[in-house]
Amino acid sequence: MRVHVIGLGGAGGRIADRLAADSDGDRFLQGVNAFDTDAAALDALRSIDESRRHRFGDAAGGGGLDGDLHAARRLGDAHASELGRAMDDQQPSLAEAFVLVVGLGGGAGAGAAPALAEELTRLYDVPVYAVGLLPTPAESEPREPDSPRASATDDSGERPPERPLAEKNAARTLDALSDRCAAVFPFDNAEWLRPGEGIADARDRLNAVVTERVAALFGAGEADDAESTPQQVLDASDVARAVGDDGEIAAVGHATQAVEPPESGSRFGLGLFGSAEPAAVDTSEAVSAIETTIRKATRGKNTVAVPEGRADRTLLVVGGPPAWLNREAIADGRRWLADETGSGAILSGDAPVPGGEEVFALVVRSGIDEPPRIREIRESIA
Ligand SMILES: Nc1nc2c(ncn2[C@@H]2O[C@H](COP(=O)(O)OP(=O)(O)OP(=O)(O)O)[C@@H](O)[C@H]2O)c(=O)[nH]1
Repeated sequence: MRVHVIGLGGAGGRIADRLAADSDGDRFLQGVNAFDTDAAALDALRSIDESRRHRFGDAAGGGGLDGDLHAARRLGDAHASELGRAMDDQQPSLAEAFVLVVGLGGGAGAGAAPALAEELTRLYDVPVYAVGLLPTPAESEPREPDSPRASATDDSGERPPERPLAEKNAARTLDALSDRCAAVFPFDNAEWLRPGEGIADARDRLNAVVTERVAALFGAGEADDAESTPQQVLDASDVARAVGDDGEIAAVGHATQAVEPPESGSRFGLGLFGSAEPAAVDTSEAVSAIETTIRKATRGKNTVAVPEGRADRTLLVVGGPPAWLNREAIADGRRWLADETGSGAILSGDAPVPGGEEVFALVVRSGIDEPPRIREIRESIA
């Protein structure tokens, strides 16, 4: 599907920038913008064209809002239509969905996201999805002045902001986005940190995970040539059916397994160099690669924990070199997934990647029980 991605605030901007940097991005990015009150954060982006970065809210004086969600909401409300207009040169009316990426614990991004979601919903008839980065529990803890986290610096040499209100901001922003977006995809930063690490130390790694999953989900049905046209095309309406339109939370699992590229010839010697015929692949190897990646995507670490693995609706995408996409193995995987999740509805598609060197599986679950970290965050304002 073709999506317009909008990164809001520092974290959102960095992730949108990473998506724009990915050469594969052109396939599914109808548009990409970064919006922030903080001029320095926008300047630090590398891949989003300067004309697509927009600083809003002069009242913030060109800086961040230090987690002041109240002020940020006011700015968001005042500037939502300005932000909508800043997207116009990328033909947003052609997008099949909008994806807002935002750190839920901050000020600028979290404040603007609900107003922008509302504005886009008013203007266009396609879903607005939110990818929301959850604050870590450590962010909201008071810090000792000489603690290592308090003295750590980020890439710009600045101390990461203390965010005593991070959980409360996140709770309020989650509620606001659930009311205004078709679905919310939380990313639980804490789950992906190594012991002793803070977000500032790990953000490149975290952002690579978010970017890979966003690209795998929204890029799945898009092919740039006939050879990569999926047999079972996943389109925007399949994603919409899988994640619903009530602002529910969805979790994204993803796994890859390296495989022999067909160009180098299969073990049966059928993958002749330069031949237009797809290379043959050992069936049992293909079946095993597909089964393993589906299991890992389901039972491995998801963007947010899925209690008991259960979901009302599940979406499965299996991708890789066409010769590796064994139909029967995908059908078996689908049946296994129905059992594993108890989902009444399993939607699936494939994503051929000619010349690719890995098989991947993407599993999106929606209609899940409340993940423990989301409950903790919601309870911070209860
Ligand atoms: N995954 C990830 N999370 C981040 C990153 N940077 C910050 N976060 C998280 O996102 C939250 C918001 O941080 P920012 O995006 O910097 O905040 P902002 O929207 O610019 O808001 P203000 O700085 O308060 O104006 C933080 O509390 C962290 O939980 C990042 O690069 N990657």
